[in-house]
Amino acid sequence: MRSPKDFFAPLAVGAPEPLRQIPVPPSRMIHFFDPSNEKMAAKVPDIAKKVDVLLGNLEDAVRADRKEAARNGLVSIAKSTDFGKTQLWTRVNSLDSPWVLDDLITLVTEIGDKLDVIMVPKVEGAQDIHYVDRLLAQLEARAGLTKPLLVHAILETASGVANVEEIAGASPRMQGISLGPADLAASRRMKTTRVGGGHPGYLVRTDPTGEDLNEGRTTYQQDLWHYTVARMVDACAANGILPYYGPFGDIRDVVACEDQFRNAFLLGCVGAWSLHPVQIDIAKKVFSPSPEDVAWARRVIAEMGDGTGAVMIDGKMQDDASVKQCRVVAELADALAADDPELAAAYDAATKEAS
Ligand SMILES: CC(=O)SCCNC(=O)CCNC(=O)[C@H](O)C(C)(C)COP(=O)(O)OP(=O)(O)OC[C@H]1O[C@@H](n2cnc3c(N)ncnc32)[C@H](O)[C@@H]1OP(=O)(O)O
Ligand SMILES: O=CC(=O)O
Ligand SMILES: [Mg+2]
Repeated sequence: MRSPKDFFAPLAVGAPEPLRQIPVPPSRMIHFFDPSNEKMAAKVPDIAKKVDVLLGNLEDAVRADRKEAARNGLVSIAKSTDFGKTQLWTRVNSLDSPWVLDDLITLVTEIGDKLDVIMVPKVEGAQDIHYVDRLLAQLEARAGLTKPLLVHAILETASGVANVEEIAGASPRMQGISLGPADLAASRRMKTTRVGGGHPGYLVRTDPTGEDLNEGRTTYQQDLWHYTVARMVDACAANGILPYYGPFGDIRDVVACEDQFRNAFLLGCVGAWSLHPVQIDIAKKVFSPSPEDVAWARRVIAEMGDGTGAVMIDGKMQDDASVKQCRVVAELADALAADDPELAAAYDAATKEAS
């Protein structure tokens, strides 16, 4: 753990100054693609126009014999594509793998000026972030970068969850954390065989109504990820960084995907991963506040004046705590609407109708 006095000092001579505030451009969907897959790579320039974050994935889902092709493919895509306002991220291989050192050296040296965030998988504790932090500083200094690369950790090991607060605060580079439900399930020895989402066997049942224990007892499926998402959100909020839901592997089940994303949104996450083009619009819809919620939030803010005291609106009491929640929604809406005229019009129309 660095002393508080040294926390914002560069970790290598010539490395850029760490940021004091994490930038928060929209990141409703982190769209994964495999840079070694020619079909996917060909779609990147078009997809870049539709997503907030494009992520060149080098880790799981890329075959071992395609790791170098994926790394080189990402370098060439980054050099030849104008991403506009879309952020470019990468997910490097895990820190114990034979590929990660070359991933970091190659990417920072070749395209460090194009990359915004490096996602680090299977983070176990602050020590993993400290290792990446120093190495990035050395590579940034050597490459002459002027903007520091940010780091995003995947929460997908039991140790990672146990240490999530120290991970979130391990470095000024920490941009955010994503839940990785697939590896986390394996690490915890959970008995699921899926990539995220619920499980029909994880449920509660109402009490028996008579002698027959099977008669008239409704069951409710429970959320396997509630505890971890909530811990992650608290760790991120307490450290000024951003929480995300990760992958939803049942690509066909767009309905449950939307539910899972919305649970995360309501609990405080700012985005989720899209693994397939069909998940991009789901994330965009879910992680943009609804026009009705924005209209309500704006109304509460307007009626609360200086924000003190209490007022009744439509039979509901509002005070400092509810106006603060409304500001979260309204500020997010304004930030998203600034770059999206369609969303801006929908928010303004709903606001007009509600007032
Ligand atoms: C647990 C974890 O670590 S999750 C993160 C790691 N996993 C990933 O990154 C997975 C990324 N996604 C994928 O690999 C693919 O979407 C798969 C394997 C899930 C499905 O791929 P396909 O079977 O090809 O899906 P499908 O046939 O519906 O694809 C339709 C088109 O979209 C393209 N496509 C699919 N996924 C993507 C993507 N993520 N980005 C861009 N294009 C894509 C396909 O290449 C295909 O192109 P074509 O019409 O020119 O043939
Ligand atoms: O990497 C993601 C996961 O769920 O595992
Ligand atoms: Mg994983």
